[in-house]
Amino acid sequence: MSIMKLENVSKEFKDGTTKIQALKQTNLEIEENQFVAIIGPSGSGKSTLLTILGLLQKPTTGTVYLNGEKINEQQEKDKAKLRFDKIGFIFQSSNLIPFLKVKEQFRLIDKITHKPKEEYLNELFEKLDIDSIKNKYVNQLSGGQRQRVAIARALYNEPTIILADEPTASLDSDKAYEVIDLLANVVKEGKRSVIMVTHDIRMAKKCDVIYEISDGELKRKEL
Ligand SMILES: Nc1ncnc2c1ncn2[C@@H]1O[C@H](COP(=O)(O)OP(=O)(O)OP(=O)(O)O)[C@@H](O)[C@H]1O
Repeated sequence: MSIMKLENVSKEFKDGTTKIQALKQTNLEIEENQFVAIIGPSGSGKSTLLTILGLLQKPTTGTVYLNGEKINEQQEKDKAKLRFDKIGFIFQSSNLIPFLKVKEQFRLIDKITHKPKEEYLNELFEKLDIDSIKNKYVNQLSGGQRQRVAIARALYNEPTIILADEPTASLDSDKAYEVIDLLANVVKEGKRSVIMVTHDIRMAKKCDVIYEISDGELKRKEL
C-alpha cells in the first residue's frame, strides 16, 4: 500500500480575474521506503504540490490519501493532528526556533506530546552527529549543523513521511551530499519515505524516483 496518494488532484489560484493553474490534474503514489525527488523550474508548482502533500493547502479538485485514508474532508484540527503525528517538515532555512538551544527545540515537542523520548533523542543526536552542539543556540550553528538538527527534529515524532523543501539549497556541495546521505539513510532504516523538492539535479539523482514538474504538470523522469 502506498503511504501517500494523490488522485486527480489539481490546484487553481485566482489572481483578480486571472486563473492560475498551479497544479494540473495529478496522480501520484508514494510508496513505503521511497526517496522521491521533485524537480522543476521556479513557478512550476513544486511548493504547491508539497504543501498539498503536507496538508497545508487544500486541492481544488481530487483526493489526498494518507495511509489509505481519505483526508480531504477532515476538519482542520484533525488535519493538524495528522500533520503533527505523521508528517515531518524540513525547510531550506531549517525553521528552527532561534532563541532556543538545540536540545530545547525537542523539549518544545515534548511539551505538546507529553511523551519525552530520551533514549530515541540521544540516538538521533548521535546518528546525526549533533550531540556536541546540543547546548548551542541555533544562531551559533553552521548551515550544515542547522540542517542536521532540522532533520533530527523532523524525525523526532517518527513520522511516516518527510517533506523536504530545498533542504540543501543553503549548503556547499560536500555538506549538501552529507544531508542527502542522511535523508537516504532515514528512508533505508525506517518504514518511511522522503519527498524532496530540489533545484539540484545532482541531489535528485541520489533518489529512488525523480518527478519533474513543468507548468503544473508532473511527469516521472527516467533515471
Ligand atoms: N497563493 C497563491 N496565490 C496565487 N498564485 C499562487 C499562489 N501560490 C502559488 N501561486 C502561483 O502558482 C504557480 C506555482 O507556484 P509554486 O510556488 O508552486 O512554484 P514553485 O515551483 O514552488 O516555485 P519556486 O521554485 O520559485 O519556489 C506560480 O505561477 C505561482 O505564482
